[in-house]
Amino acid sequence: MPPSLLRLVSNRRFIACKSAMTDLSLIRNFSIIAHIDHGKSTLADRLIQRCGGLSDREMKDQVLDSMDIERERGITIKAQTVRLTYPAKDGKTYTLNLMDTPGHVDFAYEVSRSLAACEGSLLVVDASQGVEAQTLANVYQAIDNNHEIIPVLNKIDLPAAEPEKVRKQIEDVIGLDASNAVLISAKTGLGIDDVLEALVTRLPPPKGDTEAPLRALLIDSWYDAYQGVVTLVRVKDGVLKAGLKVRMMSTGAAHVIERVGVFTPKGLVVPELGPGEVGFIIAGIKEVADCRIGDTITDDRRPAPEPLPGFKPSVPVVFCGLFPVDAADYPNLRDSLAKLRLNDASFQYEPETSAALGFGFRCGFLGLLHLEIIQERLEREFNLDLITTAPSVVYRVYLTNGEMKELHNPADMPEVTRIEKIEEPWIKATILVPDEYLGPILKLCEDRRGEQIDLTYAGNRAMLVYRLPLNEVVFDFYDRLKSVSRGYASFDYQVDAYREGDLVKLSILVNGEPVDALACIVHKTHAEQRGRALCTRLKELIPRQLFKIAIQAAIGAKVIARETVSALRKDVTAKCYGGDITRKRKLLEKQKEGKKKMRQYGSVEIPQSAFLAALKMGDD
Ligand SMILES: Nc1nc2c(ncn2[C@@H]2O[C@H](COP(=O)(O)OP(=O)(O)OP(=O)(O)O)[C@@H](O)[C@H]2O)c(=O)[nH]1
Repeated sequence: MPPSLLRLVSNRRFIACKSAMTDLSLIRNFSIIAHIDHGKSTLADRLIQRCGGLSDREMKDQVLDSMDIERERGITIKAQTVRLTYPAKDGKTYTLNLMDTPGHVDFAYEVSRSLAACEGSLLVVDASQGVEAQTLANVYQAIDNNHEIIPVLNKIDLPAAEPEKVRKQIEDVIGLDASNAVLISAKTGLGIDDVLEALVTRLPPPKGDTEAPLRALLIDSWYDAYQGVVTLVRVKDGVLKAGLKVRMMSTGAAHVIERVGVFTPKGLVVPELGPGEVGFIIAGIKEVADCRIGDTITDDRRPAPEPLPGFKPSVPVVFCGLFPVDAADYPNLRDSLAKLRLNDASFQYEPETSAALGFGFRCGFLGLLHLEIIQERLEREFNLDLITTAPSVVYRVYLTNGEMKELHNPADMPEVTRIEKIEEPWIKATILVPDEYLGPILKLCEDRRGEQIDLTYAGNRAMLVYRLPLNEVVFDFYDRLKSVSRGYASFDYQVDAYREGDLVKLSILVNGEPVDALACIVHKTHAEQRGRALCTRLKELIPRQLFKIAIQAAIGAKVIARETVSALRKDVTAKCYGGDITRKRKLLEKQKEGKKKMRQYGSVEIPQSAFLAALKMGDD
């Protein structure tokens, strides 16, 4: 489960290495930035293979993507690092530290922390696809970090590859000189040596002072079942070695280092880590929460006067409730969340109680994909059956008494009479799409209350910049975007600003009882449509019972939609003839089992599947 590369080695103990610190001029720290699927992981694997990091037997497909889900979905979630040794054409042997970065918009934060630990980046662009929205987002972050950027055109083995066109596109759209871009095929290995040569000749070596007080940037930390907390650091000044007592500058907590090492990608214990080097430390730290990403680690006895500049903290933008289907699983869910958080500090949770769903947790995520991944890991790795409530954004509710409340859960919305105004987060979205799909995309953005800011063309590709309410994006925007563009549109966003909106809480009532788990906040103009759709859907999903069931959608006290489920008695024993009491009992037992999966609303029982289906529904 931990995303560490330690998992990849069958022998879980670290291998010891006696080599001393590397000369600064022979170090290059770099990351690979790319849009999803442009071949970043394939290139990383090739580099590892070329530099002899793993034997063929150990070389699994895409070593850097070590989590199962990553493998299946083919996306990179956690930023990871590998030290490579490269004998260059100039006769010197270089140490190359590769920081892998995720390409997806939800993980922009992880990209930023990898970039802060490097001096340069390889910008990988698929030569058959061209520049995409996330290429832009990532490259701008690299530029912000003063990176030297080497454009790499990948997949030139494909007949559809148009390297010259993409080279020009990089220059036109990004404004980056691509005349000396490296042409490669990460799949066949073509051009890999050119990439390595470009790294050593074009990237600057790191700067640092061995004699200065220790300053190491904490890049990542995770819990490893065998090693405990493993902390990934980039040393800026001074030297890290076993036995040294170090201090976390933000908290003042001190720990004695037990071991230092590097990933090759195997865990390799080394005597020390000097300036410019990236590696791990193990220091008897009990909890990952004690290791704040972006913190500076210093020598406890000779502390540095100033910490290094940290990272911008990641802020969860999407919230939802997670509830166990079986209430008895609650302690298990609580422990599992705590374990997941050990390895993912960007994910937040707190206990929540719902009249509908019982005890659970309100969880905050960096985005929808992050939510899906956490949910899937809980179900898969921890064997939990979960109900996820509709994702919601963080609203700012201004009350008539002058107070401002951040609302993470629609169920907590104050009385309408106490509300002065509600503000919602808006995003600035960049969409890149071939121009033939522009029409439906413009319509989609307009339907979602979008405001167009810009529309430009580079060749036959349109770059569209829109302001959109995040609330309209969290439901099914990605899916819709992909379907109306047949998968050709790429999308990236950043949270822009809070703006006042005509927002209302839509409640769903079943026989007069509000179902808190189905409450949502919607724009007034969409409320009726959504309310009606929810009622119709619930009518199909709630099984008929002994009495009539009224399903209503309401805003405050005003009912805006209604459906009725007519009465019926479901006699499960009807097909038993004669007096076969054991069979009758069995059937009744079975019915009871089924009922466990139901939730009681006043006198109405609603099956779990109805919640799930209703919650999955988009707003149109
Ligand atoms: N034909 C061809 N296919 C390639 C090449 N490089 C990568 N691919 C394929 O492109 C797909 C995506 O490659 P990945 O390396 O997983 O892409 P990535 O950028 O790491 O994607 P994420 O991890 O999702 O960010 C895979 O199916 C690769 O086999 C190449 O040079 N030529």
